[in-house]
Amino acid sequence: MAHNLPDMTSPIIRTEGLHKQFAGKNGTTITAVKDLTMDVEEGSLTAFLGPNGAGKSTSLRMLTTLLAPTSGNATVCGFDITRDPAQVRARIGYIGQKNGAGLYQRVRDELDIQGSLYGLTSRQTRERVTELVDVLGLGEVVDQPTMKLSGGQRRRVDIALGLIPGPRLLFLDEPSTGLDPQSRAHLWELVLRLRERYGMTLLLTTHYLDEADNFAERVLVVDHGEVIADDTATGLKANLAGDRITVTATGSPDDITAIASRAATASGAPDPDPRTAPADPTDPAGGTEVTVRVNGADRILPALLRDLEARGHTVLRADSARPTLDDVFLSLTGRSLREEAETTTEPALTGAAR
Ligand SMILES: Nc1ncnc2c1ncn2[C@@H]1O[C@H](COP(=O)(O)OP(=O)(O)OP(=O)(O)O)[C@@H](O)[C@H]1O
Repeated sequence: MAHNLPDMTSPIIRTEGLHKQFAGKNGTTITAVKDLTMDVEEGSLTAFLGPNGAGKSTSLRMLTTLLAPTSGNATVCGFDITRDPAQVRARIGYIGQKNGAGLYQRVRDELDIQGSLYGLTSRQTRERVTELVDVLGLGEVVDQPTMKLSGGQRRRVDIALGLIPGPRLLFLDEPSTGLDPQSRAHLWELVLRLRERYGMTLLLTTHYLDEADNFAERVLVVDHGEVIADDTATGLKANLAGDRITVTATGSPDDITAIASRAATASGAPDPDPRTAPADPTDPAGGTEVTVRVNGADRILPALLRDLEARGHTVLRADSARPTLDDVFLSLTGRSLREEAETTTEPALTGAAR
């Protein structure tokens, strides 16, 4: 069968209006991914960040040819995902959310089977398995059945399976979900080491804010099937959130809010969004707590305190914080990603990765 030639001029991933709908209950339609248009450059580490159900996995499943788009186009490694899925698959690795490894097989057998599935010779497979077992620290478990492994060890086997074909591009769907914090940290160390060693492009999904913040060079914030922001984590925080100042003072709550709001607006904050609440009712000092977003809290906070005192308010407490990606999500959607993640946390798997 004749294949189209790869488009060598396009970036490693290019999507144009990629769209996916599912049939929901009672004749409804679920739009899982809405008009995804993006380019991903070779060698980059990009994260889709969003709550459960935002459309992250569906995006990955379309790009890995596991799911056909309802409309739109995409090329991956220069090949069209709909016209040339086999060519795409030959060049990518995909590590899904569920363990790919069979429970009764020995780890080594799983890896060998993956090698033959991808058309590697037995010698190539042997060499690749030896290398990956070493890099991923699987030496102690390679001859054990997968069912005996801890959560962290299984995740490393999943990664080995994804890497057997030696992909240029690796897709990871929530690589660390369900792992304890120590295993997550180890897994990330490993992912970054693998990236350096094999020079891979990585596209991953996560709902962990710290992962996107610490490791991704580019963060696409996704909500309800749509990319609602696309920048570096630093850029997102600087442009969409701003620093946060919290001040508790006595006197008229309206007046305190107005003063804080004026200070924030004067600082050029994109969205001062003042929130006022009575201070802790058990605190005998009482007062009103107001939180605002500002540009440059170190400059604005002293001025704000002076303004409040000048208007007769006694400042009881004052605090400022640098923005987080949760602040970005909050300012984009009015919801906290951290709270959503906490209410939908999967049961933790036990066992630490090395
Ligand atoms: N096969 C399917 N049939 C019907 N609806 C689906 C199917 N797969 C996904 N969906 C729906 O599409 C939406 C997006 O789901 P998706 O799994 O892509 O989200 P996600 O951001 O990856 O979330 P999670 O972190 O939970 O995997 C959700 O509303 C989900 O219920």
